[in-house]
Amino acid sequence: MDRALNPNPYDALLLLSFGGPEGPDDVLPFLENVTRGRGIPRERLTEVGAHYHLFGGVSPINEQNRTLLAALRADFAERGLDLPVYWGNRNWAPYVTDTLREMVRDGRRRILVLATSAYASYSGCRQYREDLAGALAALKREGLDLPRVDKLRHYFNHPGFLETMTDGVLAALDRLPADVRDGAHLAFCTHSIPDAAADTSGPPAAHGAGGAYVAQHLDAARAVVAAVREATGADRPWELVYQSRSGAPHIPWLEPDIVDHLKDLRAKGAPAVVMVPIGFVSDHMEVLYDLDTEALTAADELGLPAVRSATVGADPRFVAAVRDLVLERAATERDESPRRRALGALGPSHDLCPVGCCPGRQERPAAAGADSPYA
Ligand SMILES: CC1=C(CCC(=O)O)c2cc3nc(cc4[nH]c(cc5[nH]c(cc1n2)c(C)c5CCC(=O)O)c(CCC(=O)O)c4C)C(CCC(=O)O)=C3C
Ligand SMILES: [Fe+2]
Repeated sequence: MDRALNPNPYDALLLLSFGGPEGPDDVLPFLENVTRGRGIPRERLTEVGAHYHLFGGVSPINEQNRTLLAALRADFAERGLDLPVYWGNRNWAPYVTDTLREMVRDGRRRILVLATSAYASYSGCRQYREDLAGALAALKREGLDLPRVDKLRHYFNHPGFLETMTDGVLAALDRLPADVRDGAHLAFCTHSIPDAAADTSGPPAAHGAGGAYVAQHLDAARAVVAAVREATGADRPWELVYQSRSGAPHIPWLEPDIVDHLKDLRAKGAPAVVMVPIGFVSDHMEVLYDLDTEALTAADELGLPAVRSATVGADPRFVAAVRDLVLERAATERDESPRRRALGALGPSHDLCPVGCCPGRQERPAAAGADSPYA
């Protein structure tokens, strides 16, 4: 086998995602899964349920993951990378425990995990590691022989992720009227999280206020801004803004909110804006509702020309980035020193989350990190 396409010691890749409802009857049970024990006010649940019902009770996230799964399998097959790919979710079928059971029954012993979040945070990293630990605990109770599970490093700064985002921004700029294009602002959008969760995101004390979550988003945004400047010759103002806030109003979450930012841009006389969903990897409900419905409507009412650029989805360059990350990690596990590709100033992220990385409100077992109770 071509040495460059050697997946050893891994024998499977697991695509691990959020999951979403696939019909009106799924919406409430899905939201109950998401919010169990998380102190989300009831009104917020009704409000978010309505977002899903606006789209027939179907979140696009599962279909997008099926597409990504198919694209990864096709890419691996075409390149001669012999690594089966599976898919499991936190909040909806196929649940990660069921997928992991199937993997063990198929004889998989060394599993590498790709989570559909590119950044450090409790929700985007440790919570997925807790999902894996929960699944392993369940399989152990069933008497199964546990596989070893590792998680890929954060990929927000992988060139295949950032170059795809950049091309999306350039395409979005082309959709703006020519007379406002050069002056268009860039609003990099990501999920708001509680300030306290941001401050403690990533390795303990490795970053200042905002933690790794904000630092990584700023690094990614700066890389895209630089590439867009390079391509268009125009220096344009930009900002990192937040969306999809939930939780009690008295608890501080990352700001400014995208809609407030749009009002601010209008007041400042900005000619146009491109909303860049840098925090997300596919056009799921947080993008379709919070940006394409709520924020674009707000921009329209303000008379501010606005477009939303693409997420990476199953773009071939993102799929190739995943392949690169898999081969990189496999080589690292074989004690080789592979090239670790990254743009921006932060450099490639750690392979193994250290103890205390992205803590949750309660301490729970988490797999695939230095504090994993599993091998
Ligand atoms: C950082 C982050 C990401 C990005 C990283 C990643 O992608 O993982 C993300 C993604 C997503 N969030 C999603 C949906 C929801 N998130 C909620 C609630 C929350 N998200 C949070 C954070 C994040 N969330 C937080 C701190 C909460 C508060 C409750 C808690 O502390 O857990 C709620 C409850 C209702 C509400 O309050 O909005 C829903 C329904 C969907 C699925 C969309 C679809 O169905 O297409 C996706 C991809
Ligand atoms: Fe969320």
